[in-house]
Amino acid sequence: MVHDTAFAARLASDAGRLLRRIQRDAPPDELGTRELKDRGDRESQRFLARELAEHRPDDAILSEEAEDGTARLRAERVWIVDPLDGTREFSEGRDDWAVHVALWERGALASGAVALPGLDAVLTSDGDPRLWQRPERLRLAVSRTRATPLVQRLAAELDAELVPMGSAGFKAAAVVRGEADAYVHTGGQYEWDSAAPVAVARAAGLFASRVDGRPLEYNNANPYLPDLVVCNPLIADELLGRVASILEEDAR
Ligand SMILES: Nc1ncnc2c1ncn2[C@@H]1O[C@H](COP(=O)(O)O)[C@@H](OP(=O)(O)O)[C@H]1O
Ligand SMILES: [Mg+2]
Repeated sequence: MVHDTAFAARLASDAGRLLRRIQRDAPPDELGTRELKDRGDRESQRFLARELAEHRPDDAILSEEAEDGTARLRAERVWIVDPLDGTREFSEGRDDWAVHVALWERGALASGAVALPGLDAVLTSDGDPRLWQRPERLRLAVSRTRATPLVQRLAAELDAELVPMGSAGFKAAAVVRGEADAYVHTGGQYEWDSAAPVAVARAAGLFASRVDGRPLEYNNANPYLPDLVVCNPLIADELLGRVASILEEDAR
């Protein structure tokens, strides 16, 4: 049987290729529409569900685009997938979107792949961690459509540059690729938005946690996982300290 990470990479890559074709073939008047978003979500989901059923029939699945059940709560292996992360950007004909395929096994993320079809790249949790350097001026990857006040304040306090882009996977990948030093998100998200990105980021030697420093936990009954930090390990303490003081001030 193909190794789980190689399998995750193949699925993310093939789903990405399928989505690129859909994006390229979309007539101009469909750009930005619900129809194009739905077609991308649906076709990628259909492909991933079929492949997982064929090649990993005993495993459970948690997907943004499928009905959720309770079977995964008793399962030892759960594939956590986001068939199209950055649906808005995909529909606008942009490159900042991703396909996420992660495997959660007995309490922890075991494998992950993030396809970046717009860059013709797939990042995986295989490989050795990198040696990270301390950056000079911090660059924070943030949502291009919904950066929260907390993140804006954090950037101001750290004199950091905000680098806006779509998709959680694309932003975490920007940190892995050295285009940003941190991805800080608050305000809402689900397990499928971060599972594969976090698996890939950790394998590269990056730090990842909730914004208050608690561990990121996956395969919960409620998959809502509203915030996270993925960053250069050398700035994690400083970043979490700043976030903590902002949260404390807000609570007063
Ligand atoms: N406040 C919120 N509540 C729920 N999901 C959110 C959210 N903010 C961001 N997300 C999800 O996180 C992903 C990245 O968002 P953004 O590009 O704004 O950073 C998107 O996934 P999808 O495109 O899969 O829906 C988006 O839906
Ligand atoms: Mg998503």
